[in-house]
Amino acid sequence: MKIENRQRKLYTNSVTENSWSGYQSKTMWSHVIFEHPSTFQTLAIDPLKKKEIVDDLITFSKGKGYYAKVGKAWKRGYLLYGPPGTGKSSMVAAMANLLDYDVYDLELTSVNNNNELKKLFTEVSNKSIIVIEDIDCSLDLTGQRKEEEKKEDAKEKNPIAQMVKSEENSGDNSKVTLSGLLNFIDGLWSSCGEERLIVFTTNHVNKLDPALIRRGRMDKHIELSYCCIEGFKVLAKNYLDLDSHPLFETIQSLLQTTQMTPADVAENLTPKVVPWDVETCLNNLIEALKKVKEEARLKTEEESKSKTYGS
Ligand SMILES: Nc1ncnc2c1ncn2[C@@H]1O[C@H](COP(=O)(O)OP(=O)(O)OP(=O)(O)O)[C@@H](O)[C@H]1O
Repeated sequence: MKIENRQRKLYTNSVTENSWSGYQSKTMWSHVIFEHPSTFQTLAIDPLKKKEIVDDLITFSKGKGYYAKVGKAWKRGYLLYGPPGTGKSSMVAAMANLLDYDVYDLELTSVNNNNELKKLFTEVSNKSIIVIEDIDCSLDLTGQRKEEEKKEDAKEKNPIAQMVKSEENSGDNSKVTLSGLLNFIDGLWSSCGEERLIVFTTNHVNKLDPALIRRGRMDKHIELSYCCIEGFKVLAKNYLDLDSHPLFETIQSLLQTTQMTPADVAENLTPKVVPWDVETCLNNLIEALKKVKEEARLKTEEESKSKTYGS
């Protein structure tokens, strides 16, 4: 795919204080030049999954006519989930590099209320990716929904008391709410601008409110997981410029029985002394994998012991 050589930008939402005028003026987004080196080539994930994602992104970016024909806003939501260090942030950078889009890193905890969120969304340019990282930590989204459900229940049981309570709380518009976020994704965001991706990342997909990640909002759910042999081969090429080695077989059998993230595999492969040689780096990884495997075995043993004594 042809990429124009323009300078892309990484935007973050921050509040700047204009102390000169004595007033606080708020700049919604500030930016730096986006220069993350991650690409789909350097991403250590299953090659079939990689191809599927790249095809999906390219189809999206060429889909102007298609989206117009089916009457859908030209936008797409991605949910990236998996343990820390499996490449969620790296994948967002790879997406931006593939499509030549700007990145808007939306820090929800810095957004004071739904109005501010609305302004932020309307200031986003076309050909961009809005990212909300660690969405489960950004806001107590599920908690808010449960809270609302509890209120509904209470309202049914004691409508008068609840009316008084909601009057008391009516001035509280100081938070971004789940419904606020959903409204912007479905409503306002859809109706203005085009060619935009929204990406949520999370380490805890089960904690998310199903309403937030249903298809149509988050169209494509992508699980990033522990390092597989194919992922390891990508890292060996990136870090050691190595296509094959007799030690790959040992590493393959250890990876099949051990959970190690690509971040940890990469760290263990990284040369630690100069001059370095590939054997030492691969052996460092093998030792680390054996250690993790042994720790996991001991943990399982402990757990089964405590179950036996507990019962
Ligand atoms: N799948 C991967 N392919 C290539 N490198 C990876 C991969 N996963 C992790 N890494 C390496 O580990 C570092 C951390 O990865 P990254 O921040 O993308 O993980 P993450 O899943 O977003 O983690 P967190 O949930 O903690 O934010 C990256 O800078 C990269 O060097």
